[in-house]
Amino acid sequence: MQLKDASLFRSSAFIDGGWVDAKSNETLHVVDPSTGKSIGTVPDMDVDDVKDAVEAAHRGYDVWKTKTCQERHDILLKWYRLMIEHEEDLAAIMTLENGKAVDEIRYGRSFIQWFAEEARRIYGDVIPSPLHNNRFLVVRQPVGVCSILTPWNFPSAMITRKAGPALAVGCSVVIKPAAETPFSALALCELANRAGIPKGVINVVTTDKHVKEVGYEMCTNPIVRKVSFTGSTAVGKLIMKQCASGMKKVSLELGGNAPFIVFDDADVDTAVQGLLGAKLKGSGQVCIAPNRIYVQEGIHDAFTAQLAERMKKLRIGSGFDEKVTTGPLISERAREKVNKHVEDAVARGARVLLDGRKELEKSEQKESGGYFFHPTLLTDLHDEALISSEETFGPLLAVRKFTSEQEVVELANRTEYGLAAYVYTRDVSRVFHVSEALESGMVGVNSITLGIDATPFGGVKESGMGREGSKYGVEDYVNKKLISIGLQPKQV
Ligand SMILES: NC(=O)c1ccc[n+]([C@@H]2O[C@H](COP(=O)([O-])OP(=O)(O)OC[C@H]3O[C@@H](n4cnc5c(N)ncnc54)[C@H](O)[C@@H]3O)[C@@H](O)[C@H]2O)c1
Ligand SMILES: O=CCCC(=O)O
Repeated sequence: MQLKDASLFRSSAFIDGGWVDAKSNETLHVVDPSTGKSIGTVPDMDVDDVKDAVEAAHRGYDVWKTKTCQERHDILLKWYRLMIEHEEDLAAIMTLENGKAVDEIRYGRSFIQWFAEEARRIYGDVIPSPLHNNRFLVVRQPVGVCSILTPWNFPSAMITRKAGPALAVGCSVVIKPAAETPFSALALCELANRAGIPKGVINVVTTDKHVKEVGYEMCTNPIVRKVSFTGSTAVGKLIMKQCASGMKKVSLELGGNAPFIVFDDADVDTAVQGLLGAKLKGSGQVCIAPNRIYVQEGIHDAFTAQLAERMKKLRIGSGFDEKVTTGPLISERAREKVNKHVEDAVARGARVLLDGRKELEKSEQKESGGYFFHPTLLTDLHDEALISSEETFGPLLAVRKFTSEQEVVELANRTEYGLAAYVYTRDVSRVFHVSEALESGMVGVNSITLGIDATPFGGVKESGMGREGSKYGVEDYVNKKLISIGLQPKQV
């Protein structure tokens, strides 16, 4: 890979404004998922390194919180502009470590632009006083040092969607990216540094072997006041438990098991297109990817036939190839999980309309060493199949026929998750009845556009808590402080 600006590819962690190695000198290898080969190393840090990062963030906070909102706005906007200027390099780094292409770079930086603007709108309140001799003000202040733990499926956007609001309101951050995708985080740091974000305000620690201890420190260090995590529900529950001892503020954006519901009156073309768009983004490794596809009996056969035809035209390969629609999965473990879901569904009676495993055998990806899984289409999904209860995180589409609105709402809600849901129908009353009845934080109606800078992203039930993006996105990074002012009685 040839970058225009080679200094964006950093192999050290970033603490207190400087590039550092692990105190132990340990490193971890990062792998290109489309070849399975190492692309470089970063420090494999431990608790001692994290303590340094948290202390640096504490010092950085003291500087950053005293900047005016205009100063924070200007610096964040400069960071955003640098992300535009270096789009190609940032995309190349991400494709190398994650397999996907430029879209996420644009998505990621949109949050920095959005929260740069929000920085100037952290309003308080003046409460109409019910008392003669008191006045009441509410001001919103930064919570302090924030720990940010992000996954590999969005190496850039999960950082900017958390660090954006944190920095906008005056917090400082310690970021721990996933061990699979640290280079994107480090490249963002290099640009943050160039934008003039003061030292200590953004810190990145990289780790793999010590993730449990590092995660524990990031949740329990007394200096840290807030923890934001995106990843699996299992780890999210652990984070919440660890944060409880220090009463930290917590935001959790966890797993999903999104239902995709297509009623008989839907526009089949639009629904098929929406399904493929939502399901194949990031090769299916997205928390809002449809996992259970419910199609009403009247259009079931036409829908699945059209879906199969469209899926045959998909192109699988490296994200560096512009014609590719579906890149590799992140790891062999991820591929095994998708395979397990196929085998389990088939054992429970699912019919295979398109067999990705056979396609892989015939393809050039077979010998690539990469973690490719060719899109697979199943019908007759059983309600007890693993796909019905666990998120697959891969390009596996499994359809189940349904009869009535009541039946499908009950099926859709039969999960502990509640992140996203999709409904395709042209009946206005049904739009409201169904979207109000679905137990999820977000519902797409004839649309798959859920997460953009302006909209609140987040779940209910075991999909987490808090909202990212939008005007609500700063709420988790501020405390509301009451200032009660006593007045002397009026002189007459
Ligand atoms: N909601 C999402 O966007 C999302 C992201 C990644 C994975 N997942 C789900 O999780 C499944 C497993 O993937 P995974 O193993 O990469 O998920 P994971 O939850 O283990 O990893 C996500 C992040 O959490 C970190 N992490 C892991 N253990 C930790 C700990 N004890 N303390 C602090 N941080 C810790 C990882 O380093 C990574 O950065 C996927 O198949 C998918 O279903 C969801
Ligand atoms: O997978 C988690 C985030 C998904 C998104 O922002 O669209």
